[in-house]
Parts: sequence; C-alpha cells; structure tokens
Amino acid sequence: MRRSAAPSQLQGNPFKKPKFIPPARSNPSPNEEVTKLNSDVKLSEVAANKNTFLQSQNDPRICSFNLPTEESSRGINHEDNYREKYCLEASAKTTSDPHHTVHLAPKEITVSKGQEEEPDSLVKYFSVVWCKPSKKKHKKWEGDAVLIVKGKSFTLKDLEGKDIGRGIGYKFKELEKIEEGQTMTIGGKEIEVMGIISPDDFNSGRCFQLGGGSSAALRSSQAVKKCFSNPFKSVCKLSSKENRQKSFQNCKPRHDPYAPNSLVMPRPDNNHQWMFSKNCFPVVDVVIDPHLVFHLRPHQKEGIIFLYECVMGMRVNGRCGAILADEMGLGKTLQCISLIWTLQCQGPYGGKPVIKKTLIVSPGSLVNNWRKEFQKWLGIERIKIFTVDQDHKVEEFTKSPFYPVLIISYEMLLRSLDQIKNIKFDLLICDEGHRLKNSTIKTATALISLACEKRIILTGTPVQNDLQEFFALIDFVNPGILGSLPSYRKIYEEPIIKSRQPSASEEEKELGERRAAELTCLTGLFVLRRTQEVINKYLPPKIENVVFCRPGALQVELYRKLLNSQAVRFCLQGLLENSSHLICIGALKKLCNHPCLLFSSVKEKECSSTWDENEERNLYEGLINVFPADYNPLMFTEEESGKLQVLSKLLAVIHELCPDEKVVLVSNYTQTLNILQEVCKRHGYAYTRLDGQTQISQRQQIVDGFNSKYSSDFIFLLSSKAGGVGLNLIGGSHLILYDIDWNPATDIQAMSRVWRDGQKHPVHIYRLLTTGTIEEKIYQRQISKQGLSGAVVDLTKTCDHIQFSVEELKNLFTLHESSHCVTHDLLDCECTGENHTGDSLEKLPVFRNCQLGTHQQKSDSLKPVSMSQLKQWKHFSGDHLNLTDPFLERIRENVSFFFQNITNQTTAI
Ligand SMILES: Nc1ncnc2c1ncn2[C@@H]1O[C@H](COP(=O)(O)OP(=O)(O)OP(=O)(O)O)[C@@H](O)[C@H]1O
Ligand SMILES: [Mg+2]
Repeated sequence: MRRSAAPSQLQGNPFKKPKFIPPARSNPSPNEEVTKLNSDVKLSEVAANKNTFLQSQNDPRICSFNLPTEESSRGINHEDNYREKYCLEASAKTTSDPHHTVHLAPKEITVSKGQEEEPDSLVKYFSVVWCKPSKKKHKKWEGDAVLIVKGKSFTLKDLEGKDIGRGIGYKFKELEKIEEGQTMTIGGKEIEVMGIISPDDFNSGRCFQLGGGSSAALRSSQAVKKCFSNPFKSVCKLSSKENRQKSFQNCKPRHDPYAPNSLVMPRPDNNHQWMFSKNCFPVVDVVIDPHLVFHLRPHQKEGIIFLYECVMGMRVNGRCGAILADEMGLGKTLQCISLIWTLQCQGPYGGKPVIKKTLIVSPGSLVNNWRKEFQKWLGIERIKIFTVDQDHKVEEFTKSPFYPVLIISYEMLLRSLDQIKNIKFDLLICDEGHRLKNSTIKTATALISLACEKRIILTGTPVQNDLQEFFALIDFVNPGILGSLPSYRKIYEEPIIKSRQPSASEEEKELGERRAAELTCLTGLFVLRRTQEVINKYLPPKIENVVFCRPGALQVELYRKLLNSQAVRFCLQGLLENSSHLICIGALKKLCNHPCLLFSSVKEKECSSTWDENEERNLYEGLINVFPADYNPLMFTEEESGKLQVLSKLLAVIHELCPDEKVVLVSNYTQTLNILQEVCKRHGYAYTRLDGQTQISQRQQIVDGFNSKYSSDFIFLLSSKAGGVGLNLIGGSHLILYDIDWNPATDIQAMSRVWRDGQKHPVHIYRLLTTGTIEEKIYQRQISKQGLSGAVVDLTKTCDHIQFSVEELKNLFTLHESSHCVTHDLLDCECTGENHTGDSLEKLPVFRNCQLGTHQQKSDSLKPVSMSQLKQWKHFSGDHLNLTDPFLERIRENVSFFFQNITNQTTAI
C-alpha cells in the first residue's frame, strides 16, 4: 500500500498537487538519458556499453565532476519529495498524452451506446486511491487500486489484482467524464483518480507493480529509493578547495584503461552519479586486473560486466541483485572471483573500493573448490580467503581484519547464523543457489535475513520451469521487485499458466503471453544464462556413445518372471496403491544393473518381519527359484549382466590403449557402486570413490587427488546424486554412465564433470542401456517430448514426481526380446542398422538473456537430445560393424546397437 494516507489537501493547488504520472507516460526526470532506456535490454547492450566506453576514451573523463546544476538539483528535489510521498514511478517509455485519450472517450462511448458488451478498445483503465466514504475534508486513503471502466460497468482491483469493488448500470456521463484528480464514490468506496493507465500497461500487468513502473522505469527511478541529499552540502564539507583538488588528483584508475585488451567497466550514468557519488568524487575507470583478463573467455568478460552493472545498481535502479545461470562449466566461479577482486580494490567514485567483505555460501563439497579457484586465478598473495570448517570457526574470521572473503557451506551457515548476522557483508554470493527456490526452507530464510543488498545467485540449472520457484529466486536477489507473492500469482502466474492450458481462449492466451513477456523483460535485466556452446570451441572433441547392451540369460529369465508377477499385473489393472508401480520399476532397474542386486533385495525382504503383508511379496514370489540353488551375490559374475560385461571390456581396452587416461564411472545407486568397486578390485584397477557417505571435508581432497597427474587412480567411482553438482573431474577423459536416471538433468550434470574447461584429452562418454528393457524406455522418455515438457528438467525432481497412465505402465513393463534397439525402431529411420552416418545436427542458439521467453525450450543446450536429433547421430547395429573406434570394436560382441555423436571433431586442443 504505497499511497495510503496520501494527503488529499494537496488537491486544488496545481503546484503542490502530486501530479500522477501514468505508467506509460514519459518521465519528467531531470536526467534525459533515461528516456532512451529500453525495457528490452539485451546482453548485447553490455558489450555495446563497453564499446561506447572504449570509443569515448578521448574524453577528458577522469576527474570529471558531472554535478547537476543548481536548477536541476532543485528539480530533482521537487521530484524527489513528491515521489517520496507518493512513491510513484514513471515509465521511461514515451507514449501518448493521457489527456488525449480522455478527449476521445465521449465519441467512442456514443458509438457503442446501447451495446451490451463494450469492445475492448473502449475499456478505460485508471490508477486510483481509495478509502471508505467519509465527509472528512482530509481523507485518509487506504490504498492504491486500478479502476477498469467498461461501458456502464466498472471493476475496482487492488494492487494484488483482487477485485475490491464492482458496479453496473452507471450513467455513461459519469463514467465517461472520469479524469485525473476527480474524486467520486463508486461501489461503496470513495476514490480519487490519480491518472490514466494505458491498455498496454494494464495488459502487461505493469500497472500493478511498483506504482506502475515498467522495467525501464525501474532503471530510471533511483530517486524513489533514496532520500534526496544536497550534493553541495557534501562538497562544502571538504576542508578546503585545495584539499579537495589534492584528493581528487589521487583518484586514478588502478589499471591502465587504455592498455591493449584492457577490460573496463561501464561508467555510471549521470543519474547514478547523482545518487551514489555522495562526496562528488570524480568518476574513475574501473578496470579489471589484467592478470585476470588474460585468462578470461569472451563470455566471461561479458558476464563480469553484467554482474558489475547489476550489483552497482546500474541495470535496475535501486536493485543490486543478479542471477548468473550460465550452464555448467562456463566458469561462474571465475566470473565472481573477478568481480570480488575488482570491487574489493576499486570503485567508480574516486576509485574507492565498493565492497569490504564478501560472503560466499556454497554446498559443502564445493567450499574448498572455491578456495582453490581463488588460488588458481589470484594466487595466495592478493586476497586472503577464510573457509569455515570444523577447525576454522566463524569467530576467527570475525576477529581477524585480514580476510575480506568468507566461504561457508549452507549447513554451517545455519549453525553460525547468529555470528554471521553480526558481520556486515557487502556482497553475498550463493553458489548452486537453486536450493533457495523454496523461500520457506530454513536456509533461504536465514539468507534472506542477512542485511546485504548486493546478492548474486549462481546456478547451472534453468530457473524458469516453475513460476513460483522463479519468484523465490528473483525475490531473493531483488526483494519486492515482483511485488508480493499473492500479487505475483494473480498478475503473472495465473494468467501465464491459464494461457498454456489447451482449453485457453484466445484472449487468455494473449494475456498470458503478454504477462510472460513482461516478466521476461523485467527479470531479463538481471538474469543471465549462456549455454555450453559458448565454450565448445575451447574444449576438446566429445565423443558421445549410447550403447545398447544385450541382457544376460539370467537377466532375461528374471525379467520375464518379474513382468508376470501379481504385483505387475495388478499395476496394469490399476488395482494397486499409488506407489506400487515404483517398487516394480525399482526391481527392474536393479535387475538391469545386476541380478545379484535383485537377489539381495529379495533375501532382505524375506527376512524382514513385514514380508507377509508387504506388497513386494507379490513381486518377488518365486523369484529366488530362478537363481541357481547355490547363488551367492558376493560371488557375482560379469556374464550375469549385459552392461557389466560391456563395462568390464571397456575398462580393459581403455587401460590398455590409453594408459595415461582415466575413467569416471557413475551410478545413481550406492549398491551398484559397490559392485563396480568390486570389479575394480578384481581387475586390479586403482580407484577412488565419492558418494553420499564421503565426508564433506574429504571431498575436495579426493577430487584433487584424482585430477592430479601424479595420481595412480584409474577410476573415479561417483554417485551422481550424492556429489556431482559443481565438481571438476577433468582428470578423467572417459565417463561411463552405468545406469540411467528418470531426470535427464542428473545425467547431464554427471557428463558435464569431465567435458569442461581445462580438459586436455578428447572426451569419451558412454551411456550404457540394457536392450529392450525399462532402461530404454526411460531413455526414450528423456529424449521424447513428454520428458522435455514435463517437470523433470530440474535436478530435484525424481521418479516420484512422474504420473504414469496405465497405458504408459504397459509400455514400461514390456520386454522387447527380439529387437536390437527399441529406440531405433521408434525413430522411423529407414536404415537397417548398417552404419547410418547421420546428418549434421541442427545448431542451437547460444545466447539467452532471460529464460521465460516462448523460445527458451529450444535454446537450452543441456537439454537431452531429442528423438529427431538422435536420428541424425551416426548409428549402427552390433551385427553390421565395421568399426574404426577401437573401444567400440572391443565390446561389439555384447552390444546390439550404438548411437554415436562427435562434437568439436576438429578442435585443436
Ligand atoms: N577462462 C578459463 N580458462 C581456463 N579454465 C577455466 C576458465 N574459466 C573457468 N575455467 C575452469 O573451468 C572449470 C569449470 O569452472 P566452474 O567450476 O567455475 O564452472 P561452473 O560454471 O561453476 O559450473 P557448475 O555449474 O558445474 O558449477 C574450472 O576448473 C575452472 O577453473
Ligand atoms: Mg560452480
């Protein structure tokens, strides 16, 4: 409620009266520049900014004052006072004079007289304040509202979009004459009309926000947030003219902005200087340390400028938050380190540093990775980093003046919140920050409670899939920018969701699209996502193989038995409880990994006291008889599992042909990792392992050990769900995904661990699937439309989130024994598996500034391949092999089909 208690006594005095500026009207701001700002700011502007900046290097900029004139300062003062009282924000967009619309109104209404429903063009929107009717001269307004007048009827909506008044049957004359400043009683409420809202601002939802400001307006309205302060006062504070001159002479850029390849941050505009240069220090170039610039990729340079502009409040005025959602491996850490190091030592006003202390919160497994990255890029001398662990407590950081950066895990943060709250941090960075998408969880509440204004979320996961989660992330970095949650729901979420439903009317679709576009436009100013393609050219080739492995004889027999079980039959008849299909799916997946896993589960259940009532009994009944009588799961053989046989041969050939190269072996299950570990032992391969049980404090050590060229480890056993996020495993150049997850994001996360910056060898990825089984079905789901449009592109989504129809379950619970590859059968491909070379893959766009646009689905390169893309991959059946690939040649015997795709074939490493 921003204009509540607005004093109505100002009415009548044309000078004192707070003239309402409708959201779509041009801004009377003293700073002309802002009117040029466009709400559709794209990242390319960042680069453009830079260019402008560099172009104007001949300007005598250093030590320029840019003080407003006395006249303009008065103007600002006046503007500011009025804004403060009414907190109205003006759009920077120049549109038609609202009075013009008023003049047209009578004509339009006359034309439509007698009609039941007025055409949309005749609907008028007004911004109003309201209160209960009273005879008092000085009204106490209770809130802002939007008045919608449609012919003889009207609706009054509060700023959360809720109807607070309705009426019908009003005289045309009354409604057609509504104009700015008018007070009237309508629907039991007294209102004062503050201004006219354009249909565009109404439809986009802008009028419900921040006093009707558009996103461009957000950039232009610093004055709203900050109290006016007379710049001359501060200047006078300086002891003498000489002193001032002397201190200004020392204001020089820390690094040479004119040096070749220098990376110079955009200068703040006049408005920014007016707001933030309190002591009227001259504007000094902020130049990124050349030592860092030397290493930076082009997208990282742009990312640093973006982050700089965001946290300096240059992109959205009065807001200092940003979300850097670059895909995995693009070097978000280095971009942040560059920003911290820059702001720590420099600033645009007199060169004074912008920040003193930075708090970095990350998952426990990445705390030491951050420290390492600081050391890697800045060495140990430049900046002192304090990482919190068992032996190094926050108190130590508090007591010491030497550490400008504190790195802490989310868990530790909760434990040390009281101490952390007492430290004044100027910059807060939340790594893997998608975990803050639920603002009610403890971690989010704790972080929200920190006073720090400059906030950055880093995430490799797309943030737009769930509109409520999106709100939480946006609201965390720039609190209140989307209004309250109820208003956001009403204004954006509901219309957007409604418009996407098949039953949506044209009108609903149009409204939803407009709201989505508005949201994109608004948030796109401080959300940046680039896709993997921007670094592809710096990476070695990636050879991706999908390998369909023939199941072993025991596997097939057990599989048939499971499919014939009462439990599966009940599922297909829709007779069992909701989750019973999950138990069936789990058993089939275990069997695909190795029959011994299923054996252990059956034995375990048999011994449990609940076996008799347990629905698993229906699934496992008679299964044990299929195993040999003396079956011992500890003595499992490789032949019993098609995938294990392939794996074992693959490891052998890699070991033999590439003795210097290492393998990352990934499974989603600890029990499966145990089997894989046993295989390593049996073959004498040196290995290391990271799973959910691994101590946080040991994780980085394990990773470093593996990545070191001196390490003898050949295999890194990784539980993808437990610790994959954010890890750099560039020591390995072969990655084998032993099992498949429902959620493509989990597999993609794992794959991104090795094919990333710093990798020296061509990367080979092998995804193992058991032919004709549920694993193929899961893969198909991942790559089919259903998988893409559903909720499973988020790492936190699991199989439990998927609803299956009986039809889908039937498909899932079918074993295709005679097919070489069911996935290929579904591709509608004419080849018979005799080495189809595939066509070139369609190129995807690489740049995306914001993620809500209608095209976002297509531009996300870390989405799994689609069915049609897969068809374009080189593929061949196991029977038609003429392989030049020595790795595949060695496993052909156990393989029924391959798909292969090579990225960056010609890259020089
Ligand atoms: N310009 C660069 N030159 C060389 N190596 C780089 C460069 N930028 C980043 N790297 C390296 O690339 C690897 C990946 O970087 P980083 O961990 O920051 O990625 P990320 O974007 O945080 O990915 P994720 O989302 O997986 O956490 C690191 O080993 C890092 O040191
Ligand atoms: Mg990271």
